[in-house]
Amino acid sequence: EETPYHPAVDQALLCEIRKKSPEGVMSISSGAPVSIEHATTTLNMPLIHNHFFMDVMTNQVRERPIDRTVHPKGTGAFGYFEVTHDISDVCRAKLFNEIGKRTPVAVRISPATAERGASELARGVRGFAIKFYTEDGILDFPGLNLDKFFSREPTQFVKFAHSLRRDPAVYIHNPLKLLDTILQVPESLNMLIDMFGDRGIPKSYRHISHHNIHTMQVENAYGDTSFIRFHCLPDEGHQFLTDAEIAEINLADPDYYTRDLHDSIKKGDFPNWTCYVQIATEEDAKRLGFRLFDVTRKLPEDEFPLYPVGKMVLNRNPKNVFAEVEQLAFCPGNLVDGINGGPDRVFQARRFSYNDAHLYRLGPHVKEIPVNCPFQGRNVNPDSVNSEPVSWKPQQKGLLKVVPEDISNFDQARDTYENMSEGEKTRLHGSLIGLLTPASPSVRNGMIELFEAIHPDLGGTLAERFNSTMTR
Ligand code: HEM
Repeated sequence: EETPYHPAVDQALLCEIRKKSPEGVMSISSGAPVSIEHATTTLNMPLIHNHFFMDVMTNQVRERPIDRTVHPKGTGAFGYFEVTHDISDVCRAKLFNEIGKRTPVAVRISPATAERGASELARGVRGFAIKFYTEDGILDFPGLNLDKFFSREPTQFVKFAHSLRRDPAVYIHNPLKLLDTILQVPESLNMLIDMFGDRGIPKSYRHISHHNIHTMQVENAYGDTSFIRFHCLPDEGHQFLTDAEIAEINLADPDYYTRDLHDSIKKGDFPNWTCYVQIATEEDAKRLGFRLFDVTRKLPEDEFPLYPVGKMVLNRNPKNVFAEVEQLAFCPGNLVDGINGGPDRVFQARRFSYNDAHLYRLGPHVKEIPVNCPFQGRNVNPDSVNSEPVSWKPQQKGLLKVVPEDISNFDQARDTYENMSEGEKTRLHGSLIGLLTPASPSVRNGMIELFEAIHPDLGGTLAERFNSTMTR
């Protein structure tokens, strides 16, 4: 059955219909026709009286949407999440219950800092945001393709974001700023070692994972608390490009990943992911304390195995990128019954920051924008004249109190390095040499000391390359 056309929702179709209107009829943007004479006469009359002229000119000035402060260049697609394993004994959120249940999703994938017109192939971390349109309202998981974040302190996010942007004084990129930030936030290397390894340049957006990163506090129907980390791994496997390959593609196509995702969906080759949760108990939380919630660390899979929950399929391209992708607004604070949120500080900061960003970028009616609307939700704020309000008693407990600790992550970075193939180690050395080459000897030696602490082979290889006296 065809979905009924709704002009307010379906802006792309509306556009098509407008194009089919009788030739020669021009209109102002609110639809009313204007005569050719009125539309083209701008001479000998105050322009402010020419509604068509004012309409066209003011729209042109405002037609570019405000960029996201990070992740400004992105691509989107739509599909569904389907439950394959019921985890209602752990989490009562409806999207995870009932094998076979499908929840519609919107996905936006984006390089973290590439500007709108820049290449999306540059080495870096990718945002992978999922919006679930659940029966209980919107659930947003704005995650990453890597399984950890670079900092456990929210204000350092701003420092990182600035160090990856153009230097405001000369408006060119300054690679030394990133090194300066890494020296101040050495725990970031646990994530950055992935980024400078093969995962930094995926083969396509179909070959990357989604990691929600935060350990989320959840509840089952009886109010019992557990903790989950959510991941989706690509069924096509992780695949990568080399620096040499991207150099070649870049010249031809800086929108390579967007094109690939769009073309695969268009020809019916739908990208798909298998989704998992790692599950921890309240006892695990007591035993591990902050370690369970530290976003700069992944949860070890031998201790917390990946438990399958569902699959995600993207099977529809946007019909209108502005309406459906640019206006998408993800907020980690958009949660549903059964998922209480992440007890860590980064989560708490994000809960505030994204809403703030949406108010600035999209305005106060952000939730009424069709793509952000909880269209599956049943909450209608009933008016008391025509209906009896149904009371709902949330059973939700407060979030666990978690105190951040200063833990070194180099044990995980060391494991990552040791588990790399010889080929990947060589490629990692190459990209780190590229990173350190423009640095002063003191900054370079500071960095080499950190790499030495991660693994003597890694520090030693870099020291030899730069004839550093800091290491062997
Ligand atoms: C304190 C830490 C962080 C702050 C303050 C922060 C802030 C922001 C802001 C303001 C935006 C733009 C939102 C918009 O305009 O719609 C954004 C985008 C994004 N952030 Fe963060 N972020 C932080 C950490 C993270 C982490 C840990 C992740 C992954 C788990 C993440 C993933 C994303 C993604 C995927 C987007 C793009 C969403 C989209 O496609 O619309 N961020 N972030």
